[in-house]
Amino acid sequence: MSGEVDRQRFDVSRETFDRLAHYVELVRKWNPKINLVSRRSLAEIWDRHIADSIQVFDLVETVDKWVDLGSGGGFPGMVCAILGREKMPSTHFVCIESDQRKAAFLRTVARECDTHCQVIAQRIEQVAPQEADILSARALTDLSGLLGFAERHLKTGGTALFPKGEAWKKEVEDARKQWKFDLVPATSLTEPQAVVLKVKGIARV
Ligand SMILES: C[S@@+](CC[C@H](N)C(=O)[O-])C[C@H]1O[C@@H](n2cnc3c(N)ncnc32)[C@H](O)[C@@H]1O
Repeated sequence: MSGEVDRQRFDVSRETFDRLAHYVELVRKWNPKINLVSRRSLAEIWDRHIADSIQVFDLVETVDKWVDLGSGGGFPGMVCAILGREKMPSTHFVCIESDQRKAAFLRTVARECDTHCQVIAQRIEQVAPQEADILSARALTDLSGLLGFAERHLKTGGTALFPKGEAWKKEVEDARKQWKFDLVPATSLTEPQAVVLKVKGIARV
């Protein structure tokens, strides 16, 4: 499977690329049963999901703890944990996913790809506060909802990274009614209208 994809495009070592390729194989194997990604996007998994997640990883310097919320099939959290195995070997990754079958999938990936990633199969609202340095979440809920999760799980001084589609400005406007925060939008490398929102200093208005 990995032979179809040009490793140079992703700027990762052979070892990391092989881990990513094994992960992609596992997504393909489990997807018909537990619907990790849409059938259409599965055909473009390297562009739509892997590259989209790598760009989140590339916004971060080494940290102690990275927590991904509503990880689903592992985007971006598990991809970042796979990259982190080599580039941030001391970082502890956590994926929180309440769907038990998806969590079982994520645990399989974590083990077979030899990551430092813990999978918590509970609802985000019920998990003990995580004190994360980095919090990530893609396609989970709107920005106001995400900031509520950040209030619980992000440590003081930490950074949240939220990939968002083209309606992101409206989400920011809505969120400002309830929350104060510092925001840096990074233009998405995979989708020109999309961004990765880099959010710090989150507090209630
Ligand atoms: C639309 S999927 C997105 C998955 C992945 N982040 C992605 O971008 O491909 C949202 C995921 O969040 C999980 N989820 C939704 N609400 C949750 C909650 N309160 N606690 C834990 N997981 C949740 C769902 O089970 C689902 O797998």
